[in-house]
Amino acid sequence: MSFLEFKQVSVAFGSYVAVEGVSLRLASGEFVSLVGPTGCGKSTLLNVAAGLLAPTQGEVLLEGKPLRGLNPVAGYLFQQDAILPWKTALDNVALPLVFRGAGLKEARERAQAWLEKVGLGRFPRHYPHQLSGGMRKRVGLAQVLIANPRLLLMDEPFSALDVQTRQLMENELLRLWQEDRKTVLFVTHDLEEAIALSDRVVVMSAGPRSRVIGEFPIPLPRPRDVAEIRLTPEFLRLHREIWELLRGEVMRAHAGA
Ligand SMILES: Nc1ncnc2c1ncn2[C@@H]1O[C@H](COP(=O)(O)OP(=O)(O)OP(=O)(O)O)[C@@H](O)[C@H]1O
Repeated sequence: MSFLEFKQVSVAFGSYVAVEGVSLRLASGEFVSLVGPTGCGKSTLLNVAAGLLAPTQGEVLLEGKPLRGLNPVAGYLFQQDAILPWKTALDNVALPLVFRGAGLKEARERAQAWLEKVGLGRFPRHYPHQLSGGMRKRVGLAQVLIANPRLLLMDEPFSALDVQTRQLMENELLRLWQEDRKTVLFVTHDLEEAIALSDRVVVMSAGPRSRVIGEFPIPLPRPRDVAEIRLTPEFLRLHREIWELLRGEVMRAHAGA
């Protein structure tokens, strides 16, 4: 049984059909990336998986059972920071535990441990505006992971970062993921990022009526260093193969824009 399954999912906004008949299965512990041209419905599918948006047709199954309402096992990391500017790094990370009724002292102790895990152990009392973009991303990651979600939904989480910081964060994510292998659905525009991180890359067609047009297993060895793996012949071969399919869709999206 799949951990998460999209079964013939279609989503329409009024008369605009964004995605149509998308079927996709994620095994438990699998890291899957969704790539596709702008506007093809990647975020829409993440919202459906999170239970924030109900499909117009089809359904999402979580461990074989239809998902109704919010997905109880999902953690969501967006492109924009979701951390609160008026709370310290420590209290931002502690927040999900406090919401669940943990005592402040225990929540802060566990938040401090998570700050250390993401390399921010020395910055508990810093406010978001006193942190760099990469550091804020780490706070956001710790805030999502502290709740121990079994499914991680990530929507271009690193796209606002500079290239070096981005690669550091990608490696950081892989390191944390290797610890307990949560199931990950990762949305990105960037095919290189998708290949470097994933077990499988799923390609969507240009919208409207976007669908899955290709699935590529990524048999690159782990643990990976995202900067180094990009230089290997196997990576370049996969990139060429997937880009051949994606390129046409990107062109179609531009032509339609
Ligand atoms: N709430 C909404 N109401 C109307 N149209 C919407 C809504 N949300 C998304 N859309 C449309 O559905 C399509 C898919 O949007 P979505 O954000 O899922 O695409 P995406 O692949 O994530 O895009 P990008 O890569 O640019 O972030 C787009 O044409 C978008 O304009």
